[in-house]
Amino acid sequence: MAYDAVVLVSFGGPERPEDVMPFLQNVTRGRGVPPERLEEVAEHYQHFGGVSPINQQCRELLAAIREDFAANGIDLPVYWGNRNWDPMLADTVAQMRDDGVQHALAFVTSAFGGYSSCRQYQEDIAAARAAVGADAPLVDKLRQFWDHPGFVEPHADAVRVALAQLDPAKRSTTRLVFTAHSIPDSMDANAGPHGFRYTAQLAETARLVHAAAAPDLEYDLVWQSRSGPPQVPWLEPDVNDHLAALAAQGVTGVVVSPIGFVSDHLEVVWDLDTEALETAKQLGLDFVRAGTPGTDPRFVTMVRELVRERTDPEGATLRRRLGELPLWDTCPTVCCVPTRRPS
Ligand SMILES: CC1=C(CCC(=O)O)c2cc3nc(cc4[nH]c(cc5[nH]c(cc1n2)c(C)c5CCC(=O)O)c(CCC(=O)O)c4C)C(CCC(=O)O)=C3C
Ligand SMILES: [Fe+2]
Repeated sequence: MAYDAVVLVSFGGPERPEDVMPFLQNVTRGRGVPPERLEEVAEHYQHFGGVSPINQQCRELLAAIREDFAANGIDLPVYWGNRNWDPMLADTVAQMRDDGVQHALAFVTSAFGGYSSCRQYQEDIAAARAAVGADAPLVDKLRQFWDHPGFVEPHADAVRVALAQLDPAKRSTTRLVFTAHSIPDSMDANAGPHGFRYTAQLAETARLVHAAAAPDLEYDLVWQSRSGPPQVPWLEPDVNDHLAALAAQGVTGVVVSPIGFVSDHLEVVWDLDTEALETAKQLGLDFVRAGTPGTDPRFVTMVRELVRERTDPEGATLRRRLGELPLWDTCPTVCCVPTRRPS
């Protein structure tokens, strides 16, 4: 198949105080998130002057991908569009149409399967194409990359760097704590063709990062940034509750590694660097948060490799990966279909 463009697709975030509420309304429309929760999250954004770091991180990734493509003979224009805030994906797809793009590949800034991380982005692409009309380019999403070395190795290095900041004399009571965005239990139950793919993939990423970074330490996978109505069950334990449990067991320090994410966006700098850090302080735990891939050259190379998997005649044999879970290029239609949402 001949592709003539690549598009970076991300979550989006506000960059001015007055955009925070409209952004949050875009995120939560029809999702049954209580107004109190929205007010609370709005404050997290206002704490940073109404500016989410995520758009700037996307600009930097976009620039790095363009540079990498140019240096490696990939002659494809690279666009960028978001699910929830400017540049909105529908505007980007309209621009692509105006530029004569016919068939693009989409790199989505989430490594995992599941509704929020995978299927919803495919729905966003379909909605953007529908808004543009019959002459909209085709857009195929690149595969999930939870076990690609270009994702795992930057996380593992970041864990090593973080560990080096803790007291080596206390290493035997130091714990690795991997985190990812909590989702409703029901969303995990229908993640992937056979269900539970979100938690299974995260467990695999955690295992791979642990093995590469600090196999002598114990580790856990826990959840952060829970949303939704309180009566709906979401993945647990929450990272803050887990830190309390670890302190009670005699753990003296933690490295918290947000393997669920590709950059230090607001859910990292608020929910971990602000809230979880405060929890750790109150518990007397040493706390270092490990970094995310961001624009690590290995992560940028991964984007190029994922594109080559789809554009080279031998592409299917190029797939670099460290894990063993099933992997596919095109999601089956039965994947990650949302159940009726609580309102
Ligand atoms: C799995 C997952 C990822 C990882 C995959 C991916 O990266 O896509 C992710 C990423 C992100 N989530 C983000 C922000 C928000 N997520 C919310 C709400 C929700 N997230 C959910 C899941 C996920 N979210 C879910 C099930 C909800 C409930 C509403 C619904 O069913 O959709 C809300 C509403 C307020 C609240 O938190 O209640 C906000 C503001 C930002 C941007 C941060 C920034 O601005 O820098 C990013 C990268
Ligand atoms: Fe979220």
